[in-house]
Amino acid sequence: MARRNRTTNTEGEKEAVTTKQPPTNNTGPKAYTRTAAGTTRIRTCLSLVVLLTAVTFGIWRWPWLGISRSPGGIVDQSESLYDPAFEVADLPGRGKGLIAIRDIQQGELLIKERPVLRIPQQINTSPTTYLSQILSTLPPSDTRFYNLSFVHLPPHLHHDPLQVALAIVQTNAVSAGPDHVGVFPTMARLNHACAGAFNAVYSWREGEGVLVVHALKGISKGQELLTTYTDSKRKRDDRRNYLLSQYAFNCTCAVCSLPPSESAASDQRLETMASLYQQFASWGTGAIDGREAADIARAIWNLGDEEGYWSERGRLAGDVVWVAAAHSDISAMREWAELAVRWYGYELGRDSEQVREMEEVVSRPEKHRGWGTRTEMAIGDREI
Ligand SMILES: C[S@@+](CC[C@H](N)C(=O)[O-])C[C@H]1O[C@@H](n2cnc3c(N)ncnc32)[C@H](O)[C@@H]1O
Repeated sequence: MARRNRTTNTEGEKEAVTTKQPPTNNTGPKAYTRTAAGTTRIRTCLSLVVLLTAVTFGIWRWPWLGISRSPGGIVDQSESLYDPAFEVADLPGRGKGLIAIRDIQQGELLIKERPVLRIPQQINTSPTTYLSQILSTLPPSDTRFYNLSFVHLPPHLHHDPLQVALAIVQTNAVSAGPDHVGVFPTMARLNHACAGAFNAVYSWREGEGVLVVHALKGISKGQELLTTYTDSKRKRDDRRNYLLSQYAFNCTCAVCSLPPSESAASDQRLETMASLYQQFASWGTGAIDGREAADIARAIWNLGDEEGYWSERGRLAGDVVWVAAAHSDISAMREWAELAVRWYGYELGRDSEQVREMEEVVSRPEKHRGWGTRTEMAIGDREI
């Protein structure tokens, strides 16, 4: 979930900032925020046609705007966390990580926490000055931030608390809304795996000011909870080079460890998925019609089954709902909206805004904002 960017503050100082990059359908971007997780990709495209506002939270910068600090990281005890699902453990060769201490069901809420600090993407002072101000407000007894791991800091700077703090942010910060990144002390212990090998997805909920992590797949007791730090619909070598340069580790996840012929087949599937996503989005410019778009979505879905790559399915189904709505195909709308409810439920939570939105589509399809904006057309049965 990461991407390194050079950011320049108003004093002209340059700082390299790395932040994690969760799964996205886009080719470059990141930030699987609650809002980004919905229909961001296709809406960006559709905006040309149906005047939607494009919402792309994917670009990972750390521009600086001003000081903002959220209440310290609190793991919400009000939900499933009464029955803790994992523990933090020391894992050989990978620092700490989260290990399931019981079987976990697909879609279960694993973590709900506030940031220990939340940083605007843009500030008007130097990053270290900024961090020094914000960290001075942390109670001395709150060691959660300083306990986090960091990489890429030369040993001679390890005694410098501000350089350490900057490295901690770079190693652990994730998207916390369109204009912010945040450090979440429990979620930050999640290690990475690629494509079909990660089993947990995080998303930011702006309205609640919390980050939630859900189980994308069922996880057995003793297994490690793993998320993805990048868009892993890329070739193995590209993913591994990226992870090494940004996070200083060689990925040996189940997908990266496949024997050569299986690895080549996996690369092929992932690249095809990425390319199909682009073709799918071209419906927004009228390059393909609704039926073709739905066919492509089905092809993506089937490749995801073959690869075990299940992330982003709520968004994909939600995008097809949009296509079906534009072509006034109520039956397809309902079918895809039901699918979106299910997969948004796993990835973002049954109580997410996206699930509510899709439930609304199921009950009142003609109220959809995209309704009837294209030629009437049956886009085909869901067949998934
Ligand atoms: C956000 S931290 C994850 C938690 C970290 N392991 C810890 O001890 O706090 C990111 C760092 O964890 C390590 N890491 C994450 N995923 C890994 C993996 N699959 N294999 C080895 N190390 C990994 C790398 O050092 C990476 O820079």
